[in-house]
Amino acid sequence: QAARPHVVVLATGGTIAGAGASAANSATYAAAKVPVDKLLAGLPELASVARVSGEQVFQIASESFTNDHLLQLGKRVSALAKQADVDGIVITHGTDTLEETAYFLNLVVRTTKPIVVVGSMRPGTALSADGALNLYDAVGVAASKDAAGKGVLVTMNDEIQSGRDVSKTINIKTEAFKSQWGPLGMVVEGKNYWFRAPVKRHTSASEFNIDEIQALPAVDIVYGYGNMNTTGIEAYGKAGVKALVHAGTGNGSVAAQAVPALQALRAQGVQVVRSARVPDGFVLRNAEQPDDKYDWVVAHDLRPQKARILAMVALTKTNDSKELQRIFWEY
Ligand SMILES: NC(=O)CC[C@H](N)C(=O)O
Repeated sequence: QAARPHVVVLATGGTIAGAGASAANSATYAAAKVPVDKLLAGLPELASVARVSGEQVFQIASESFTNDHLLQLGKRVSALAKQADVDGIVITHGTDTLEETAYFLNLVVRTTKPIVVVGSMRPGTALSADGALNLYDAVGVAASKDAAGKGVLVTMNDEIQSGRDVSKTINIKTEAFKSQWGPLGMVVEGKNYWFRAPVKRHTSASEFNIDEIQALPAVDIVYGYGNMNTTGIEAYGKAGVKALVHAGTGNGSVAAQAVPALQALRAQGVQVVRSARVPDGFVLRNAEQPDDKYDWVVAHDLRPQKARILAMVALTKTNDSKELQRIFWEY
């Protein structure tokens, strides 16, 4: 008994804590209803994997996550990771912004202990609910020595994904979380099968530390599309944004009429991060737009919502565009 690893489950809400009116309700239900004690009590199989304790951190749908939620959660994860009696940490989370929280924790929590973020696509009340197995897998991975040092992980649909790379790619099916670089491994019947490891800097090798971050700067996103106007860019500039992520078309291309508005923002000291609305691939520096000339930063392979997270974290340390670009290559 005493030899079992201790895994702390931090519950934040989402569909994995959702409840519907009938078992046929796979998509129509209320998220963030079931408390963590009930979630854990419903999975007696966890006892054979780990000694599990639960904490209700929030009970919200993840689209309502704010920077304050990220900071509070990150600080709690960091404090738990420092405890000698904690071997791994699981965060249950709504799937809509799960990838943002997982990437944030990957950047700022200085630990090699496994941290696993998990959600579900169907509430526990539904036929073929996926939350129980996803949570069982998450606790199993968090309890495993071989999951240490691999950065923040996401277990969904039998796969172990890198929290940096993974994104929600469909809003109905259970195989919702994918990365263009592929999963790190799979978890089957409580055993992990690894196939690759992340090469970008994370967690214990990060230059960022949640214990030293008290606030995150305002970073927002504008979307590129045909007939784009500059209203959003100008409004964010007036609102005092510190960086603006441009979710461009194609290889992060920017409409001719939007370029001067972004240049004006940069001239005011606002950082411009050029990303792409295309789900996969990566933005090349000085292709499509002369980034060196405009002093813009490219988001590498990060989707706009992940580029926003990295820009916020990076801006807590530097407002130098060359340093920001180095950070975007390295993380
Ligand atoms: N599948 C889900 O978790 C989505 C539920 C909700 N919108 C959330 O992200 O919390």
